[in-house]
Amino acid sequence: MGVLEQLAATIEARKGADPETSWTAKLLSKGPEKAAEKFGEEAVEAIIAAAKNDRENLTYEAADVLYHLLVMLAARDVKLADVLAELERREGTSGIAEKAAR
Ligand SMILES: N=c1c2ncn([C@@H]3O[C@H](COP(=O)(O)OP(=O)(O)OP(=O)(O)O)[C@@H](O)[C@H]3O)c2ncn1[C@@H]1O[C@H](COP(=O)(O)O)[C@@H](O)[C@H]1O
Repeated sequence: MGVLEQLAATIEARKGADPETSWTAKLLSKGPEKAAEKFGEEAVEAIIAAAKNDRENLTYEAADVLYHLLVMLAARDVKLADVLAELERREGTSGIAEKAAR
């Protein structure tokens, strides 16, 4: 199991855990809208690091983005496996070709 799959499984297991001891449970208890808002905040922080060419911070913020993306997906019961399957389906199709075919 890859690190993303492992993290997604941990996040899934935190559903219904004690918000006092689990950050994930605390975030999930606030609802899907809050999880989405938090993902947006972390994405903006990553954007700022990228724009500043702060590679060290971008690495850190990208990890925050991935964690909060997984929490947002879990909050809406979207499986990481389905997201990965969608990426797999797109494999080998250039974005240029895909856009031209629309
Ligand atoms: N990968 C992460 C992870 N990345 C970031 N975070 C937390 O996400 C929070 C990010 O919040 P912010 O940076 O916005 O800090 P904040 O204090 O909330 O700031 P404000 O919103 O108040 O401005 C921090 O508390 C981080 O610790 C994470 N918390 C948990 N995980 C993973 O999730 C697992 C389960 O964690 P728990 O649910 O806490 O057991 C852990 O073992 C980790 O593998």
